Amino acid sequence: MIQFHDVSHRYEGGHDVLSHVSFSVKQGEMVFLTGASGAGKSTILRLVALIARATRGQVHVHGQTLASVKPRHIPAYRQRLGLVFQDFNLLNDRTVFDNVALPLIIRGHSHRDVGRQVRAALDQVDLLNKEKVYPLTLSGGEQQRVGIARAVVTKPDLILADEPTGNLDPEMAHEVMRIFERFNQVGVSVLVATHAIDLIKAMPHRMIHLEHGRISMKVPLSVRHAGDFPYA
Ligand SMILES: Nc1ncnc2c1ncn2[C@@H]1O[C@H](COP(=O)(O)OP(=O)(O)OP(=O)(O)O)[C@@H](O)[C@H]1O
Repeated sequence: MIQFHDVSHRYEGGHDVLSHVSFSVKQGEMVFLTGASGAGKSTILRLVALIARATRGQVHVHGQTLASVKPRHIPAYRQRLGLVFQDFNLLNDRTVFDNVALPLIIRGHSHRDVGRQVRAALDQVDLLNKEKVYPLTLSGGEQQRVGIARAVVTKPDLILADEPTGNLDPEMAHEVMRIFERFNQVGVSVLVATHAIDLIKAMPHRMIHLEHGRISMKVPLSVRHAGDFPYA
């Protein structure tokens, strides 16, 4: 699903913020990207989403070499991705329904199709009863679930989430991670950048740990299951 081969990245005028990074995420896998602030987690997600392009090395997603995706084809490329952000990025003057509908409306779906798919997405995040309300009347966890519904309404096969629980209390954060797991259980690949070690340490998913733009450790599932967790 995702392959990084010896990838380095440098923002204009800066130093390397990723250095010789290689890893892969298999189709149907859920993987956590961990590391301190500034370690390069968001940069990896930006490279996958083609918000930025790797300075060196190769990134492949869905078997496609991203360096060869032309700018005019980026919107089509992103159709298979669902993006979830720390600060939800909701339009607060639009209802929950309208927020979730937006990606479908942009893609020109019919009115009937929009209604059906938005309700299906809201159902998947347990917010079917909130379609008429405005985001600011919801709890943080509910707002993030609206953000997830918006990300999955187009049925992506890969979800990229950047610190999705960063603004949530532990209970809501747990609920949000559970929702990602639910999508993963039906075959969606999920890559989550997170600081929330306490939250994820009991979860049975692979973890890739970054330090100063380099992978310092890939924690295999066997270790996670054994409870021998190096960052606890
Ligand atoms: N647009 C940009 N221009 C220049 N430097 C940037 C840009 N975006 C990020 N950086 C730098 O790249 C490095 C890695 O940032 P990145 O956001 O990928 O880290 P992160 O691990 O996601 O951090 P956080 O957990 O704080 O979000 C940091 O030193 C950051 O200052």
